[in-house]
Amino acid sequence: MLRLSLAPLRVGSFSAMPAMAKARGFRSHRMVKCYSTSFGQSSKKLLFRQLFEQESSTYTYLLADVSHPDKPALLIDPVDKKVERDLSLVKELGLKLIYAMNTHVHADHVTGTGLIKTKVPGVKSIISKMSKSKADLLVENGDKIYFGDLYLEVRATPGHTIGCVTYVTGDAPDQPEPRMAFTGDALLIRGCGRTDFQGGCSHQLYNSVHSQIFTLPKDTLIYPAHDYKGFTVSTVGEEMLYNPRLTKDEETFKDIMENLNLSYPKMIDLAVPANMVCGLQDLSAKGA
Ligand SMILES: N[C@@H](CCC(=O)N[C@@H](CSS)C(=O)NCC(=O)O)C(=O)O
Ligand SMILES: [Fe+2]
Repeated sequence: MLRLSLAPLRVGSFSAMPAMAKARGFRSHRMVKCYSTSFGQSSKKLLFRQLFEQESSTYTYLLADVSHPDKPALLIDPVDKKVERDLSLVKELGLKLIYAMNTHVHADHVTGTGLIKTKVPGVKSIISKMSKSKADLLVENGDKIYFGDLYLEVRATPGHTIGCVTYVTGDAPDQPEPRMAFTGDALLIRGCGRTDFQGGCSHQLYNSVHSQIFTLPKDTLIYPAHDYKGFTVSTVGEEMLYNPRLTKDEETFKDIMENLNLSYPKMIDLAVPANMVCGLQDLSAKGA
């Protein structure tokens, strides 16, 4: 991996894989911007919090590089109703929030990313390019999102929606171990996201999970966007053994997904259009 420090002392930077490398299917990256500093004990660097929103059973994750003087932080899948809680925590912990990001266009709640941007100047919103929704940074498979010396790798995991991504902590020697995968609704603990709306496809989801998540080290921690049964965390190894849907062959999986008989999320008609614009639709209606 080649890192070029063209922009010194940048706390957050986003690196896209060069087109040539992408075309050749390489997974290495050339950093066009990065923060240059010394690397310390990785396990001491990452601050991690799992937060919960009860109405939609959504997990929001706070990650920060606390070894860095600025303590740069990011929020994954914030919910609009819990923005005050999340930002109070960020403040109490002395963190500098730089990114508010989504794993996909949620159908069951309104994202907090747009609201966060109005409250914390400088925060950039992130979502996948494939989602075709609005955000400051549109990421693709293989991109790296730096916060201080730590980073998240973007893995495209479509199937629940066309634009679903999984964010995985880095695999370099200076990055935290075990790895952590923020799977959104692609992989839930002992379950997975439904595939009956938003361009969902069970064939695609099956392949996404098997090729992009089950290929991670078995001790990789799985942190989903939702849990409806009281679980908080799993591992790749555990889901490969016990997931009642994804341990099956693809035909059985398709059959399971076609017969879930779930009612549509209560907020789908409000949430999807709002989330296509970072959750800001409601705010613009109120003149914000
Ligand atoms: N009852 C909830 C919606 C529940 C639901 O559909 N959850 C989604 C993830 S949010 S898009 C899902 O994929 N569930 C899979 C499953 O097996 O439960 C509401 O009304 O909001
Ligand atoms: Fe979803």
